[in-house]
Amino acid sequence: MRIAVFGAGYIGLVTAACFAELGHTVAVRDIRSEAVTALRAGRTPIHEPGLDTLLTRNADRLSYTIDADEAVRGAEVAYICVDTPPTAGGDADLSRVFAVVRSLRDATHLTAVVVKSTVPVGTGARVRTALDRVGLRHVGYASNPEFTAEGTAVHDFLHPDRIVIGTWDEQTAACVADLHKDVPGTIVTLDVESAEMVKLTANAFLATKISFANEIANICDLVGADIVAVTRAVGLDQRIGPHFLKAGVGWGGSCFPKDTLALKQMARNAGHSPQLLDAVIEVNELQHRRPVVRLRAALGGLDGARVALLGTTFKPGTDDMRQAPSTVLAARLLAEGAEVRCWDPLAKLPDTAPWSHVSRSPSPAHSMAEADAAVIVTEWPELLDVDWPVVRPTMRTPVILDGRNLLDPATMKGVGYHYLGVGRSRLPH
Ligand SMILES: NC(=O)C1=CN([C@@H]2O[C@H](COP(=O)(O)OP(=O)(O)OC[C@H]3O[C@@H](n4cnc5c(N)ncnc54)[C@H](O)[C@@H]3O)[C@@H](O)[C@H]2O)C=CC1
Ligand SMILES: O=C(O)[C@H]1O[C@H](OP(=O)(O)OP(=O)(O)OC[C@H]2O[C@@H](n3ccc(=O)[nH]c3=O)[C@H](O)[C@@H]2O)[C@H](O)[C@@H](O)[C@@H]1O
Repeated sequence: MRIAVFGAGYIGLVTAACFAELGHTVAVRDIRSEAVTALRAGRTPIHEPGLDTLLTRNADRLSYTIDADEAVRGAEVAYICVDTPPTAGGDADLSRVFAVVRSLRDATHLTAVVVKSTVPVGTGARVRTALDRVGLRHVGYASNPEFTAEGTAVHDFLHPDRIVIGTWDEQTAACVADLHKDVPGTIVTLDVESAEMVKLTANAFLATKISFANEIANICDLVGADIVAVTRAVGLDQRIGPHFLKAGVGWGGSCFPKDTLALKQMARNAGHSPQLLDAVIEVNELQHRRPVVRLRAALGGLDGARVALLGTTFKPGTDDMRQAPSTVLAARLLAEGAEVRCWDPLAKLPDTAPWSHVSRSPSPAHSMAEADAAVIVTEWPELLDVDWPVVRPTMRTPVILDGRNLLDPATMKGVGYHYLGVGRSRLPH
């Protein structure tokens, strides 16, 4: 099939590359000419494992343009993969989605328009009206939300747990299902509104699991239990499962913060106060700040202290800094008068505050030299290879706050560190 993908970001590019891998012909449209130029020159503007390989292998089935008409020429399906960031009020900003719909007005040959961007319930109905208004009444509409995670997005797309297709007519459902016919995973067809709700619910539930684990970790610290042992045992209950129970410095990224907020505001706009969701968000915001409180106590104050942040991206395996907990940490440490350095193997660090006041080191060891404390913010595997006994004497004070419970506490203590984990007060520190 011929597909036009709108948006060459993390989701648009993965969608385009994977559909091309499945044998479809894909034209990608973005409004950022630098992204289109890079892609045409064979450069991938984002880091996503496996994406380069797919884009290169299927280059003859992929094209890139800034021209919407060119993208939809001959296409049967248009996929909308543009960003939906929060507005000033915290609702999802749908202006880019509707800009794409308006740009389709001459694409009368389309069979279906599919929204993959994460949107509030009711968006499909509004897009339907907008399509009717621009003369595309005969074109089908589907919601096909995406569940891939950054760092594993290519694998997740090609091996999904489920493919959710929300439509109001069987023909469009069959068309979207056909695009995925070589992808394993259960196809779930349902109404558009429910499909939109599935996406928001899945992200909110995953965020809830993490906030719950973080709340229990904070209690573990107070009463003398070890969260790693606790969640390992609790997660063996098949009704609970082991996933998304890792305590740490809280969740970040381009989606959980934005989508939990969008769900919260959507509920409020409908007159409901989502108390559990409010608590999930609140626990997370506090979790970003807790390391600073603990470092202040460990060092007897932060004014003039040198702190190294090890890892800055919101998770390993990505260059993405959107809503990374490290940004809150850096800002808070600077506000307390600390000097902040950081190390990260891939991060695209913004050139704005707080990062404009943080120096970047070429290696973890370099960032820890003469430091008073180091915080493991992102569990990059490279941190397991650090020669910790060699680093210790280079630090002014050997305090390690392991914000991801990555290292073995007993080993770290054994080589002379003042080691602080998250929810591991039972262990020596
Ligand atoms: N990043 C992720 O892992 C996931 C993202 N999503 C959802 O997918 C959507 C996109 O997310 P990302 O790819 O991360 O965003 P992104 O910001 O990386 O990419 C969006 C792209 O759309 C482009 N764009 C904006 N207006 C456009 C227009 N009128 N025509 C064509 N292109 C246009 C932007 O220039 C940008 O390159 C969001 O709604 C997000 O919630 C869903 C699941 C996973
Ligand atoms: O809607 C989206 O964009 C995507 O959001 C998340 O994917 P992503 O944000 O890429 O990354 P995750 O692996 O879910 O991690 C999110 C955050 O939670 C944190 N996390 C994750 C798991 C855990 O046990 N503990 C924990 O603190 C991570 O460090 C990270 O900051 C979801 O996992 C995807 O299913 C979804 O498609």
